[in-house]
Amino acid sequence: MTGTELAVEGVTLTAGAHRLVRDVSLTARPGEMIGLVGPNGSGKSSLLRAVYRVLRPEAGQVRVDGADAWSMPVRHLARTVAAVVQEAGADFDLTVREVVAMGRTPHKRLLDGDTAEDRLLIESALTSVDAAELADRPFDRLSGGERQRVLIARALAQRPALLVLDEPTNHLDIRHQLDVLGILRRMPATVLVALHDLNLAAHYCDRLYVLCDGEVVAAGPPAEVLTPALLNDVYGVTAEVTVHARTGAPQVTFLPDEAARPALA
Ligand SMILES: Nc1ncnc2c1ncn2[C@@H]1O[C@H](COP(=O)(O)OP(=O)(O)OP(=O)(O)O)[C@@H](O)[C@H]1O
Repeated sequence: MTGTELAVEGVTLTAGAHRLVRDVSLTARPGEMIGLVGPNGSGKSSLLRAVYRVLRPEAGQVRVDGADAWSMPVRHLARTVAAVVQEAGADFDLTVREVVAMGRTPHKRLLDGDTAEDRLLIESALTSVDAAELADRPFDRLSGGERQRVLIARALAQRPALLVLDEPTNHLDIRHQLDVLGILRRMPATVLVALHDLNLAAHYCDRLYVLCDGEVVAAGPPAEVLTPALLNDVYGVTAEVTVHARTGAPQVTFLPDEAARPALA
């Protein structure tokens, strides 16, 4: 499987009288890694929730390989799309291995046990996020970063064609951030990921969509999108953008506000 095509078409999302996202369109071709960036409250999580079918669009459509994600059978969607989200609670009374095994559920019938292939996928997912040694530990006693890695392993074990992640590097130390983004990059799946770290987004994503106040204000390859002018408009910060000598990716350096800079001697 090389991933599925995702098309978000003119999606508007509301919660009561509050408009979360307005007329957003986004595409991801099979195998692409798409980054969703933007300030706090700009609508990233809301948009992801519409894609993994938690928040029904007020207008517009979410299409997965051409089919309306909101009309397809739940089981079909669960086999196709995996999500790693912020609100995943820690109240599982399960071991780490059992949590990761939940990723296999959409591929089985009720009461089916784990097959040899399931076990292989579970162990390999645990190993890939450096969590093999945690396998027998209770999930609810893990640290924030360990828990995050296990939830990513659960999504990997699911073998989705489309993987949707909300800030997957939250709580992770830099080694594990790079490992996880590297795994996502190499996965034979389409990946839609909300990230706050613009330099990581620039290094790992094929294209970025920038959300601001619930609307897409820029989209394209990182080098086209991450300009000082855009960063100033959207985040209200002063930044320099250079091309990294080794990776060729844009590299953003944020400058402290004038008042906060140490006085020059
Ligand atoms: N159920 C809700 N009812 C009312 N407002 C909501 C609801 N859910 C989200 N919002 C508001 O909608 C806006 C978008 O929220 P969302 O969580 O999608 O932003 P985000 O870009 O993911 O933010 P962050 O970077 O802080 O995670 C915010 O202003 C938020 O307060």
